[in-house]
Amino acid sequence: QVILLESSARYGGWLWSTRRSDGAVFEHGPRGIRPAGPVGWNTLNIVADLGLENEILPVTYSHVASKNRYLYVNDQLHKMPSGIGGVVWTVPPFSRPLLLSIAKEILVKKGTEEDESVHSFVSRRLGKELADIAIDSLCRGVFAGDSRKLSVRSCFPFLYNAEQHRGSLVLGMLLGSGPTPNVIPGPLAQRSRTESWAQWSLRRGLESLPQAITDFLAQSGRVELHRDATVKQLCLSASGWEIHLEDGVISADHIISALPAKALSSALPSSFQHLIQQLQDISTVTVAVVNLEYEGSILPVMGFGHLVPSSEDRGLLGVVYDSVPFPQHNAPNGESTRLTVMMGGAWFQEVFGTPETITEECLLATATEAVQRHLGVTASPCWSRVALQKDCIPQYHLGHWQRVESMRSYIKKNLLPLSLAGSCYDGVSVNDVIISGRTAAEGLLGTGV
Ligand SMILES: Cc1cc2nc3c(=O)[nH]c(=O)nc-3n(C[C@H](O)[C@H](O)[C@H](O)COP(=O)(O)OP(=O)(O)OC[C@H]3O[C@@H](n4cnc5c(N)ncnc54)[C@H](O)[C@@H]3O)c2cc1C
Ligand SMILES: C=Cc1c2[nH]c(c1C)Cc1[nH]c(c(CCC(=O)O)c1C)Cc1[nH]c(c(C)c1CCC(=O)O)Cc1[nH]c(c(C)c1C=C)C2
Repeated sequence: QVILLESSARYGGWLWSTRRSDGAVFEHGPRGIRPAGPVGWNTLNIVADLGLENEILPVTYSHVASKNRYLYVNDQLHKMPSGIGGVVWTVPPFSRPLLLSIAKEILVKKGTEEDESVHSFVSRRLGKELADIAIDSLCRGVFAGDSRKLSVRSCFPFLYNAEQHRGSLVLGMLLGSGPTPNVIPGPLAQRSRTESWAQWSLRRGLESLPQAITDFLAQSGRVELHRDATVKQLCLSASGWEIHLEDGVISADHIISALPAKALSSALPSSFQHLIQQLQDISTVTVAVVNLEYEGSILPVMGFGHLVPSSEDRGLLGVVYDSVPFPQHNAPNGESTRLTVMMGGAWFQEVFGTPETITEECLLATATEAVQRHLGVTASPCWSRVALQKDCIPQYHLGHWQRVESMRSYIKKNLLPLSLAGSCYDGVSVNDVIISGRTAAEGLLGTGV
């Protein structure tokens, strides 16, 4: 018997889509999922099992949204280098061809530290300019985080493993560098490969995925689903756990916790001090997500969007040009442009103060001013929505791998009937959190593919 407990009134967590009555879709959390690799295939296998194939909106590698990503540096948009030309020639804002950094990388000695910040790792292997501009921006565009604090070993394990196993990122990319989960691509995942998908969404927004999962589970009758059911306190008993909710107690042999680490830490018995402390040490950042809609086609460039390095503007992380990869989410009547401005992250407090005191008006004004300055859009948006996503992305700071290893070995040593899943441990993407749940369930059942 499986019981699912969710504290809020809806399932899906950060997968959160607004469907306007005229058919337009706006994402307040993730907007694109990568199909590639075993973790990507695993999600597509689930999508197919749920019968959502016809809802898929694929974006291929040849699409303009896959080819063009921009950086906003020195008050200008610069297309990120791509293709052979982008590697061989000097492409601003960089002062020398990437090929030089790549060629030298093969000769750089292997690092000796057990972990290193993403910024320090890339500075050492590829040079400071790439770390300051490209990697600083990348960490903002995935973790909303600071590359000088984030761990390369936990945030980009393939880079860390490439250096460890092959002595070089270039060789690691050419030769492969480490084990991957064993997942067999089903027909939909195979189609994504044949058709070269770079990312995908769903016609009614990504929230349709958790909605389809919960509908399927409810119909199967094999899982009890509870909304508005906050886990308040966990007590270990002779036969397993007693889970205390606001209005009752549930018994369980085993808990797979996909709660944010801090929520789990405050529910655990105080005798598990080691575990509580490690969970509390996993910090999170807040991101202000501002969806904007403009009448007509107003973008000066076409692409996925642009990122802003922290040296240019600490609080403004980037802008996604949603209507370019997913025009199907536009309202069917009349041409419009949908953008999402993301702000704050690791710099939220410094730039905006506490999330409790900042107003939606201030965030909306900051977002529309950025669109005006970066993209030259002088028109006002015809529709907007501000979502303050508190503590939405965990930060895998230096030593994160040790923290996770130590928690799992504490659980094992003390024979605790507990598994850790979700974005706080082994990866923050939608694919990562889905596979983390699967791994936990398979560990419990003693199965595994
Ligand atoms: C703005 C933004 C953009 C993103 N973009 C992308 C993207 O483009 N692609 C991508 O792959 N990923 C993206 N991500 C990352 C990805 O969406 C998340 O990391 C992932 O959805 C987290 O899933 P989760 O289930 O681990 O956590 P959550 O979604 O946080 O789910 C945890 C659930 O636990 C519930 N809960 C909390 N406390 C309790 C309690 N005490 N009792 C019971 N329930 C509780 C919460 O209500 C919530 O529903 C983005 C994230 C954000 C915030
Ligand atoms: C500007 C802030 C953010 C943007 N997206 C996110 C933030 C914080 C969150 C996010 N984006 C991606 C992931 C999943 C990573 C994965 O492993 O699949 C998450 C959690 C996808 C992503 N977005 C960008 C990159 C380079 C990636 C990695 C995968 C891929 O290459 O597609 C770049 C990017 N993100 C944002 C913008 C404006 C942008 C670049 C133009 C928004």
